[in-house]
Amino acid sequence: MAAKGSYGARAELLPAHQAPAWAVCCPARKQRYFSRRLQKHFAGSDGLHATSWIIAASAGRHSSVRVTAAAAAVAAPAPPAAQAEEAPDAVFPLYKKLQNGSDVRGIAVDGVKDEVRNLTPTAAFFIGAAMAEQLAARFSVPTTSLRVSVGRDPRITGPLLAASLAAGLTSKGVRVARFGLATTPAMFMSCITAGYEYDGAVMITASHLPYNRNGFKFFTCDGGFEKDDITQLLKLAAGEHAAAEAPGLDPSAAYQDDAFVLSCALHSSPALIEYVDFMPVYAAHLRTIIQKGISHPSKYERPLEGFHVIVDAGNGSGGFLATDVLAPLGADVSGSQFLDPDGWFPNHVPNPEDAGAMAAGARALMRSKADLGIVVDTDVDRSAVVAASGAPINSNRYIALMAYITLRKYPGTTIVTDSVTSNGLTAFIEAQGGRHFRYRRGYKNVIGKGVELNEAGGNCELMMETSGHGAMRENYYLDDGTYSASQIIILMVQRALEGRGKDVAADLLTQLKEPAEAREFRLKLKDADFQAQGAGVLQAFHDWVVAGAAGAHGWALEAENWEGWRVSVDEGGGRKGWVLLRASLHDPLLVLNVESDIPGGACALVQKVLEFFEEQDWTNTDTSRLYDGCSVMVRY
Ligand SMILES: O=P(O)(O)OC[C@H]1O[C@H](O)[C@H](O)[C@@H](O)[C@@H]1O
Repeated sequence: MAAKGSYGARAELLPAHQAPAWAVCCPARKQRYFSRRLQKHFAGSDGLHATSWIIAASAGRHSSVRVTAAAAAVAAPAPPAAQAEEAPDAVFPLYKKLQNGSDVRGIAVDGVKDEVRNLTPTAAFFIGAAMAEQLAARFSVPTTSLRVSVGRDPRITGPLLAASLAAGLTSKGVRVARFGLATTPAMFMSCITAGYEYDGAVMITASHLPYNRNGFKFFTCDGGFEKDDITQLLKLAAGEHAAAEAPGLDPSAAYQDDAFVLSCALHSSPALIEYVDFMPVYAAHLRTIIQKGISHPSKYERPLEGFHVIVDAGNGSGGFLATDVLAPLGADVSGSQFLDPDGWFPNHVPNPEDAGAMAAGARALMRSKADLGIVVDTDVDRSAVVAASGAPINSNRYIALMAYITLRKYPGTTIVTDSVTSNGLTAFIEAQGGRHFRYRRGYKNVIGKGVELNEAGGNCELMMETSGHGAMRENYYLDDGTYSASQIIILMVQRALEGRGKDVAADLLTQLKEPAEAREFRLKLKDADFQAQGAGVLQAFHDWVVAGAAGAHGWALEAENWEGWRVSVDEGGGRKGWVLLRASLHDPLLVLNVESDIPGGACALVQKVLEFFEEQDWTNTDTSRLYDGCSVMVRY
């Protein structure tokens, strides 16, 4: 069977009678290397289970290797017996390192200096096997009754990791639907869309991170996996790995050895894998949302006729938004850019938080004189927009626009955001009759708080982070960049129908007071126990502020602090602003955000914070960025 994955991802499953024992298509040197590896590992087994294996491992851009191994169908040998009890400890640290909060993340290909591959096909295989066990336990069903969907962004390591993960799942008898190129929100939707309803879904992505990284996001119909689920999953994966280990083989060597995963794949069943074109189903779902939202009196089917909307997909998975959602609704999408998936991300960082990405989107919009621009991240769980004027609308501005839309639909509702949102945003939300709950950084935290408020009988319809992750209660609490962008499109058309022109932000955002300056500094913590070090610095910062911030006037801890310490500053004469010092969610860093209402004020605030560091003599905290970022200190 040859099957085509969605959006051009092509893979082949060859039935045994059509295939040689294995076939290799790659440069001669690599061919010999893999043939030795394959022979070594296939030799000695009493036969080869019908299996297909596609490897798109790459040693570099121009020497990518594609291997297809299709073997004769005979009974699969039984999985190797479990090893000694203590075996998982040998590999668990390798798996544990892959945890990144509620995701799995790692370096998936060598080639970048000092970045050694740690998310290997072997790890993907056992994570797949572990996911099968975890879902089976969660739903109290045998693994053989499970169905799991697997999608990926265009990263160069995506096909290999998808094949490995699918092999791990099928080794437990799970039926796997491979979607090829997909988006993170689409993967969740595949768990709840009628006719699909997968028990679990995995998105292979590392969001906006560089080409050498990759990772997994996991979903069930209940939403994304939580941090504890990932910890448990990785423990299970280490256990599966240890149980499959050949006696005498160094487990950590096997972790890095792609041939080892090939031998493990002998226990998988490719017949359980099918290729499913789900993205068109998801695109149709988005079209319906826009059609219903606009409810155009005369052009229900094609409500975007007469509108020009450009999409900048940054060569990630989001190109379908222009071609499969907006164009069929009648929009002119000419001038859209970087719609073609390219796992090297050659044009700009696909990240709506990034000024360069927003500037690229704004340039494309101005060039084509479009009415609206949409910028999405690689896996499309985040977005931002560009107004017809060319003004980038991300971060606080995007939250403000989404808050405006939400409060029109749900008057008085609460809007949960992350901790670095501006004071102007609070004033904007309150002026629209809403309540602003400024919580912690981290989209999971933000969405989780909204869910918690609602479960306690509260009223929270929108949860949104400055990073561009935004979720609405009405949309399964799912952070979906295309859903947020769809809400903006609906607003644009509605306003145009009301005779207010096509610039969605023209008069709305004038009510959002913006700071004169906003800066972020990331300060490295050098202690081995950086968490304890960070906690110590934060406690000292708290005490310093409470004790009067070394004579500073008008520095006061904010009433509600959910992470680190946010200090409001009002030194008189309009010298207002705020300072937030907090620990990074994932990295050994402290993050300092400052905002000032007057030009030059950010530097003055940073200088004051530097005084704190100098007084405390925190030599192991790298404050050099504070000096670099503020070379001319202004005292006011
Ligand atoms: O704490 P930081 O290092 O600033 O990172 C925080 C950010 O990490 C990731 O990118 C998450 O997706 C964001 O939701 C989160 O806000």
